[in-house]
Amino acid sequence: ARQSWGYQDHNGPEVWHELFPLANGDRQSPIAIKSSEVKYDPFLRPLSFSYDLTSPKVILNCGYAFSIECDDTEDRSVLRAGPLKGSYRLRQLHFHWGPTDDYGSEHTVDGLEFAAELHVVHWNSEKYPCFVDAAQQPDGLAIVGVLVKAGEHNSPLQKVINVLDVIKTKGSQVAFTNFDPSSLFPESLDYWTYHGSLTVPPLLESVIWIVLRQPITASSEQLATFRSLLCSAKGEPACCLLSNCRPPQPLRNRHVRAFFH
Ligand SMILES: COc1ccc(C[C@H]2SC(=S)NC2=O)c(OC)c1
Ligand SMILES: [Zn+2]
Repeated sequence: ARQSWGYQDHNGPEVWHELFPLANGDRQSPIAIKSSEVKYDPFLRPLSFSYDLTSPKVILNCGYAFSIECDDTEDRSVLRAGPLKGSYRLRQLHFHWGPTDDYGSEHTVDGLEFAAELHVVHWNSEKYPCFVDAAQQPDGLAIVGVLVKAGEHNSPLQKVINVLDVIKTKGSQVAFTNFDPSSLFPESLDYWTYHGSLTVPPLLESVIWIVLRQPITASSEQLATFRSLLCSAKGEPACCLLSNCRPPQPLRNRHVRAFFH
């Protein structure tokens, strides 16, 4: 089948609107966060999450990223409070990165680009019966975004990196469990929040974004391992997944709120 979308010139973010008109929507993600324009909101609550180690089940190479898919058939791993009403069930986590350590995050902060960005995807299991339904609703998804800076080695991340050589090609997957996604969170849970979208097609405008202010680190070697994944399937000419980050999108009529002063 014709390659639908990707991150190269012929199928990348600049042309996604041809297949996915929502790309030009008015609540697209990521955005460039400008700390001078965010508004402290005293009604925002601290984030509350409780993740069960056994929720993660498999890690897979989906061709445009790798993701850790979780068992979301019951409310075992949930995110609550923060800007959210009700409880959001953990579905999957994945990363976005760039061709060098100089950029690769999707959200930027005061013009600063980071080397990568972790997305922890949850869906509103109180209001909607399943993930796919929730993904169609304006309050259906909640994604925690964690900025990744090139620096110190990240040992919880190493557990993920160690299996990437087994899922090198698009479509491959391997069992991956006994993992706590919050082991990848920074010490501070200060966050910004705004209403946005998935940053990959279908770019659905169903995400309450929660971007943590404090970045985590990963070593250059760890970041390089992300780029060694292939976006080609087994038996196809090898092509490395060097970058899978979408640039910031227009803020339009949106405000970013801060949980912190
Ligand atoms: C149909 O609803 C969804 C929801 C979430 C994802 C995961 C996305 S969300 C993001 S940011 N990066 C990803 O890979 C989907 O993937 C196509 C599709
Ligand atoms: Zn993402």
